[in-house]
Amino acid sequence: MKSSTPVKIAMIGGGSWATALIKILSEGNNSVRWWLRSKTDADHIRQFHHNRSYLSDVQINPRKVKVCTKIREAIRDADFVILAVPAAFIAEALTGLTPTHFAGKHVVSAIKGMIPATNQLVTDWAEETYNVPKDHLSCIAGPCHAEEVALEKQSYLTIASTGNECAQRVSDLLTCRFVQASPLNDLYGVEYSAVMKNIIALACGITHGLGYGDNFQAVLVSNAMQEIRRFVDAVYPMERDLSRSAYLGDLLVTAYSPFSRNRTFGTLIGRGYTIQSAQTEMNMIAEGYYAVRSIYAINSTYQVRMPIVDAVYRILYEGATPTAEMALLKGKLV
Ligand SMILES: NC(=O)c1ccc[n+]([C@@H]2O[C@H](COP(=O)([O-])OP(=O)(O)OC[C@H]3O[C@@H](n4cnc5c(N)ncnc54)[C@H](O)[C@@H]3O)[C@@H](O)[C@H]2O)c1
Ligand SMILES: O=P(O)(O)OC[C@H](O)CO
Repeated sequence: MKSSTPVKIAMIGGGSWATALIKILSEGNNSVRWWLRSKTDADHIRQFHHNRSYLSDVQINPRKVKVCTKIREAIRDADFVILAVPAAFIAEALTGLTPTHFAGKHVVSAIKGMIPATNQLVTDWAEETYNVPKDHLSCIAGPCHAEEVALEKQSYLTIASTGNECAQRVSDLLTCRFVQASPLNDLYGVEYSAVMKNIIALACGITHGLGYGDNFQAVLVSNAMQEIRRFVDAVYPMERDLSRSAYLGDLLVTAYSPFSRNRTFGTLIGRGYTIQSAQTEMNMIAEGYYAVRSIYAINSTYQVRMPIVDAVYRILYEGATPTAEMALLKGKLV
């Protein structure tokens, strides 16, 4: 029998994914404290019950969701703290918090990126920085764009943790009329795969921007899956089925969807935008831009063959031209 006491949740982040997760959580018996960095956005939500900056059509239920801009207040009573700020900014968002503030809480990463300063997965960073025990850590994965959640289109999530209990509890929180969430016991494989797919989406966008067609992209995505397999198996070996939606499904949605932030960013780069102008053009963050540097650095230890990641890295960080890099990559795909 389900408890009638609402589950207390803190949502950290004011972007598209945080807004979509708020919508999902509002379907259930949950009481959410929603932390946003922007005071103006927070005030607007209090007054008008929608986020003016992201997914503005989503109605926010004030009986279930209380908005705040003080991080301690947001997490104080929460049993579950959901992190939904791009990885590059999460440390700044949690400034002032210590392990004591996280004692006894579950930390759920909704982030598909790496901590740039340390090249860590977000859950590794949360464990090290805030002493969150492994059995209280999980991540939200799967092919799921915030924009489709806003439209209540049927979606699937995978909740990964190192054991089953934690993932099952978070899956229960996120399953609703239009979302089916399922647990999986491959926290690190799922997290790395989610990070990698963003880099691949950048490559898809770059080639699209350069005028390559669907035939090429299908080969790029197939090769990318092999690249992800080689990397994830090297960094965190365990038996896993990469055809599951948490891995392959997420790669496909990000590689092909017009909603994809990473693909859009890549397309702009392929069309000749500078990095800065591409970032300015989008009001959203492409995690793959930051992540490729971390994955490239981690791979200096593992030396896995990753021609697509290498090409994206050289374009974004070494000044290689998209045309020349993709011409070289062409010869490395099968
Ligand atoms: N959008 C999706 O469909 C989706 C789905 C699954 C996972 N995710 C993941 O969710 C995380 C959040 O992404 P999103 O899509 O909500 O972001 P977004 O691109 O919609 O919004 C950008 C977010 O970054 C914040 N931000 C921008 N510049 C900042 C700065 N200088 N300092 C602090 N914060 C800053 C903004 O406040 C906003 O919250 C990412 O890791 C992303 O990979 C997104
Ligand atoms: O496709 P992107 O680049 O917007 O990333 C969003 C999510 O990771 C999709 O599951």
